[in-house]
Parts: sequence; C-alpha cells; structure tokens
Amino acid sequence: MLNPSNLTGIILAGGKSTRMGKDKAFLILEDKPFISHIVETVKQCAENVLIISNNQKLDSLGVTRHADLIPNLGPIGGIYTGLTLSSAEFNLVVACDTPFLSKETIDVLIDGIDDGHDGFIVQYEDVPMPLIGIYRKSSIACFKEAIDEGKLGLQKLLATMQTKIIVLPKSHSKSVWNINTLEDFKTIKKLKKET
Ligand SMILES: Nc1nc2c(ncn2[C@@H]2O[C@H](COP(=O)(O)OP(=O)(O)OP(=O)(O)O)[C@@H](O)[C@H]2O)c(=O)[nH]1
Repeated sequence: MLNPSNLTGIILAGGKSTRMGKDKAFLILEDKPFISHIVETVKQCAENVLIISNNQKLDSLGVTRHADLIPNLGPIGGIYTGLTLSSAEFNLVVACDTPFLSKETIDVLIDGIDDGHDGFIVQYEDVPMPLIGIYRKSSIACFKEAIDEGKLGLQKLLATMQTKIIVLPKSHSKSVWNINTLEDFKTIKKLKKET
C-alpha cells in the first residue's frame, strides 16, 4: 500500500456550478460543507493536500489553495494545475461534489497502482470516473498537450494515456455519488438520513 507521504491529494473546487445554481463546495450536508467532508477523507490518505480553485473563501479551511494556472478550462485545468504544483509521483484527484467519497474507495484505487500505467481511475456500473483517480506526475505532459490542442474532455484524454480502470463493487455506490443538481442534493440528504 502506498505511503500517504508519497501521495498528494488534489481537490478540484473551481468551476461554475451552473446546474446547481450555487457553489457546490459550500452545500451543507450533516452540518458541514461538502468541501470539509472531502478534505477530511483525503487527509486520511494523503499527507499533502491541495485545493484547486479561484475562490478565496476556501482559505478558511486551512488547506493550501491554488487558483487555476489557466482559468476556465474545466476539470482538466484543475488537474493540470494540481499536477504542476505537486512534487509527489502519485496524485489523488477528487472533486468537491462527491461528499460521501470514502477512504475505502480511495484504498481500492491505491491498491490498483502498478508500474504499467500513468493514470488509475475508478469505474462504477459502466461509468468511468476520471475525478476519482490517481495520476502520475509525469502524466502532466498529456494534460498539457490536450490543453494546447483545445481538447478539454477528460475521457478522450484518458484514452490517449496508459489508463487503468478499476471497477468498484456495488457497495461503493454512495461513495462515488456525484452531486450536480438541486434534485441530486435533495436525494443525497434523504439517503443519508435513511441509512
Ligand atoms: N479548479 C477547477 N475545478 C473545476 C473547474 N471546473 C470544474 N471544476 C471542479 O470539477 C468538479 C466537476 O465539475 P463539473 O460538475 O464538471 O463542473 P461544475 O463547473 O462544477 O458544474 P456545472 O457548471 O454544473 O457543469 C467539481 O469539483 C468542480 O468544482 C475548473 O475550471 N477549475
């Protein structure tokens, strides 16, 4: 198992939250904002944690924050920024809108690391999830090339890299739940109460 000191956590918290209509990072679930849930989980797995966002309000969390080096590119720009700033070989990339992400899911991902790949991402029910992934620092070259060519889609970029897909069992369904709309948010709040 990878030592936490060899892993940097990169939490993406920028973007426009268009579908939600308000900043997803600050939605409150169980008395704390999404971003705090995710910071707590990532800190259990990685010694160094970076938040990538232009939002200065996030500085109250006491975690190093950095603005996107190239703004308005979407998640690919956040990952590129995180990989540029990180000095670790392995980088755990997660989004602030998966508040139930568990250490168990991250451990499955870490267990999947091998020598033959540049990126490792989870897949749940046929859906590959690049924002629950681990990327080698060296993969930054692929990110830069895609950005330079204006190809900002992550799935297509991952197809050009040596990417390992790690299929999660059904027990991880809540952990990978990505909240984008008010409807999603209402559902996840109910779910937590009931389970
Ligand atoms: N640093 C950074 N993070 C981003 C950027 N765009 C999206 N993200 C983050 O990436 C994750 C997935 O974002 P999306 O849901 O695809 O985009 P979004 O802008 O948050 O929301 P929509 O506007 O509804 O698509 C979230 O954690 C966002 O905070 C960006 O340009 N920079």
